Amino acid sequence: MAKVGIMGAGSWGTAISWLLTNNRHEVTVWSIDAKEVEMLDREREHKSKLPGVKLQDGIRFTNEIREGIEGKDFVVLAVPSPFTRSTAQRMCPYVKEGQILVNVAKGIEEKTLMTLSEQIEEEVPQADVAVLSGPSHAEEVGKGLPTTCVVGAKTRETAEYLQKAFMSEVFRVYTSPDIKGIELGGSLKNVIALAAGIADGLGYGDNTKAALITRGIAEIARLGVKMGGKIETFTGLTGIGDLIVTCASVHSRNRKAGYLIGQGRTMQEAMDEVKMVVEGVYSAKAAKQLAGQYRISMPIVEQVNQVLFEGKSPAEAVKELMLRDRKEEHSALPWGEEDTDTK
Ligand SMILES: NC(=O)C1=CN([C@@H]2O[C@H](COP(=O)(O)OP(=O)(O)OC[C@H]3O[C@@H](n4cnc5c(N)ncnc54)[C@H](O)[C@@H]3O)[C@@H](O)[C@H]2O)C=CC1
Ligand SMILES: O=C(CO)COP(=O)(O)O
Repeated sequence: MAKVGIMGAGSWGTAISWLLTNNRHEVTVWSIDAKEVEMLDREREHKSKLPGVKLQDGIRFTNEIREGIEGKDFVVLAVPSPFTRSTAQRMCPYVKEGQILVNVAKGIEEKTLMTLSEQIEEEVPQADVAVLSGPSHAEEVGKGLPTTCVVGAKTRETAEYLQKAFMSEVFRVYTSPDIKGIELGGSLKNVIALAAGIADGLGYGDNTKAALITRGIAEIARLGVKMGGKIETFTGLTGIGDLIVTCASVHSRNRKAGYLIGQGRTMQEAMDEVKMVVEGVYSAKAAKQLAGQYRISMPIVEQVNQVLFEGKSPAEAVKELMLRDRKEEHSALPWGEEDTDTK
């Protein structure tokens, strides 16, 4: 049994508190919002963000960040990405040398283009920073429906420690040293999920969705590998696995926001209607900048940016994707023409 702190009491922080308490850990949840803390303590359920998930009596809720960190074997960061850096800054004075911080949020900082673990390391240099990612909608995790995720860490020891802490009969955990690949897959898939939602909102079909997922992972992997991620990570749970669920699931906030945009809402109207964080909106700009910096072609990311920030109509964006330059599927595959010539 471990003592665990969880930073953030939104949909994902709440589901993880339920999951880790089921694994017999002692859980303390911190929220910046005193009203949220008071409500969770009283109701033992987050009715607006994770309805139907009854939180165990043993979970402690606090508005004092120190209480979520001091004496904890590890601390989970589950705040939306725009608040990762500020939360890490608040945490820093209480984090001990080598204390494990595991980030479960998915995003890229717009201003610096840093991944979330890089931000945390910059703000809390004494910490041992790890990540957990994969296909894991809070609504299903909180019901105990089986899924599989990956822990990325700098050492095998930390990765296996966290694997054991999170793993249960409904939550299988793999380990990986590829933190960069895990984080890039987790944040970039949200941009593609916005596109998948837009396609749904326009009334397009399953073929369209499959095409977006397949060409989407090609874009993600092209950039991710150039940035130092491993190709195997992008074909694994935190790459294609998370991309599939986010593009297809009724629970996805990114897909839902995209759907509303495809139906004619503005980006702001869609975000207001979803109510929870729509990370792809923040990652879209960062992804476009990274594509430019690394000279990578990311046509879906480009069109999502134009729809979100330049007022382009979603239907026009799809048309442009369909009619861009004709290409080979994999330009590295040889035709074998030399062979046929010799026969
Ligand atoms: N919801 C899900 O199914 C999953 C979410 N994630 C990721 O986890 C992260 C959090 O997502 P959700 O919990 O769904 O978002 P959410 O929108 O439900 O989170 C809102 C919560 O963030 C906290 N918060 C609000 N303002 C804050 C501030 N200024 N500083 C610090 N904390 C603040 C509060 O506790 C609030 O309830 C995102 O990066 C998301 O991509 C990852 C896997 C699954
Ligand atoms: O990352 C997620 C599931 O693995 C959650 O995705 P959404 O933020 O789109 O709901």
